[in-house]
Amino acid sequence: MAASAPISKMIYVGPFVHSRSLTELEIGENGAIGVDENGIIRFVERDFHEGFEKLMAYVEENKDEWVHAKVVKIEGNGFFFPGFIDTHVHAPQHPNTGLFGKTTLLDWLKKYTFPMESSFSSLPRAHRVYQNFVSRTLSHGTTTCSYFATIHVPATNALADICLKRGQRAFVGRVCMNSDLSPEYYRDESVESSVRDSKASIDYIRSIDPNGEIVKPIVTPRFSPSCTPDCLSAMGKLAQETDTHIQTHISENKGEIALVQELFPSSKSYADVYDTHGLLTPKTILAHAVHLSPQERKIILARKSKISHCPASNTAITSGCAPIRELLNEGHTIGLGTDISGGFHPSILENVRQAIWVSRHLAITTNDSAKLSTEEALYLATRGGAAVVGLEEKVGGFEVGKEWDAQMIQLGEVKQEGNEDGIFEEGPVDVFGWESWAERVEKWVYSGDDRNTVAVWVRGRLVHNTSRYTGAEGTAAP
Ligand SMILES: O=c1[nH]c(=O)c2nc[nH]c2[nH]1
Ligand SMILES: [Zn+2]
Repeated sequence: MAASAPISKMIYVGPFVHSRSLTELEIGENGAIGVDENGIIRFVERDFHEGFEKLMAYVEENKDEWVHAKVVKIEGNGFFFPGFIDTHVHAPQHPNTGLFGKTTLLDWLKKYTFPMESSFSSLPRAHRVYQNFVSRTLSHGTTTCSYFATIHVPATNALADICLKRGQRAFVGRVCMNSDLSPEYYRDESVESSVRDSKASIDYIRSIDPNGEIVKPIVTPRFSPSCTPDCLSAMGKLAQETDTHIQTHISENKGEIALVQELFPSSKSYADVYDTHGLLTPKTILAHAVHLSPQERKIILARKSKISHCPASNTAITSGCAPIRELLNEGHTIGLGTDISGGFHPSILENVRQAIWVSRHLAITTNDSAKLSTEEALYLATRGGAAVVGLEEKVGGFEVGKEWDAQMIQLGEVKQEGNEDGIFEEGPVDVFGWESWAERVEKWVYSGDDRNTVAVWVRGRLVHNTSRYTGAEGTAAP
């Protein structure tokens, strides 16, 4: 489905949930959020205990220009939630999702990843996979992605085209890799061709969305071992000259860290490799950050670079448990990444769960303070992610002036009382309906999936919906 343009003022009526802070969710049980024709939130009302009719009367009385707004009302047991932000994902690895066997990073790259990515020299193949993947991530409520593509310029540009057309906010990066870590059939020929091709993709993406409202380019040196030192420096320079974001991997796996030491013997650390090549900036997204030393954490913090936590991937390819509590305590800016296909699931909700599990495994071997709460993991999935990609003023929560990047979540309902034995005799019976709102959110986190995500908006445009979405019901006043 192509994204439909915002056509009129909209009022989203019903409960909404978003992060107030790292540790606290705000639950507006009787909400009403007004979104203008440009997809900007213009009012947030929290407390219409007296119900929909009173809300409409209020709109008529106080918000003249909203009288003819269309109204989307949550029916039954549901809520609006900010769109998820996937701060690290490899779209061309989608066909490999679930394939990792017992590999770890370096053999996983050789066995599964390079062969798959190299096939994106075929543009029709890229189109097919990328269309499918953008649909898939949207259906899981992901409104912003930071995508690694491949080394191929036409396929990378196609991914940007698809995101723009479908209305998914995206950073799209042509992958740069010129070292002989990569097979000859899948690497850049030279530093010059790395720069030329990366620049071609940056220019193309800027030509299709000059203000970067939906899609933006991102400089993407794959990771230190994939690039020669002069190539890393050239990427740092390119990012500076073109004022773009940068994304790469850091300190994911112990074998990888040993390889970096071998390849860059004069560098003090993995983080130092990036720092000395101009790649640690406030616009840099570093994926994984599992095994950083205290000194590396200090440099990353000093450079204001950001961290993408990829918990499912770190477990699947047995990289380790990133110490997120410690990184948060130190003041790092952190979001979540699915890291398809190191990670096995395109859903950020699944990675919310995985982030919580990983933190509990750490707690088992360290202490209880390592545990992340549901509130904290949801913060990383929304406001944290927004800060990682530099969009914290625009998305991640529901405030006046922010853009309407949101998902409508529908839970099941208890439709009727059971008989005296507690047996429900007819009609749909589900696990939701009797709990407090905080409990409903907890249960969604642990048992929800894309079937609960019935509609998704980006900048006020409806970009995904299922048959459970009843759509705009009508105007606020006839
Ligand atoms: O999880 C990962 N996925 C990748 O594709 C990759 N490339 C380098 N390092 C990587 N880590
Ligand atoms: Zn990755």
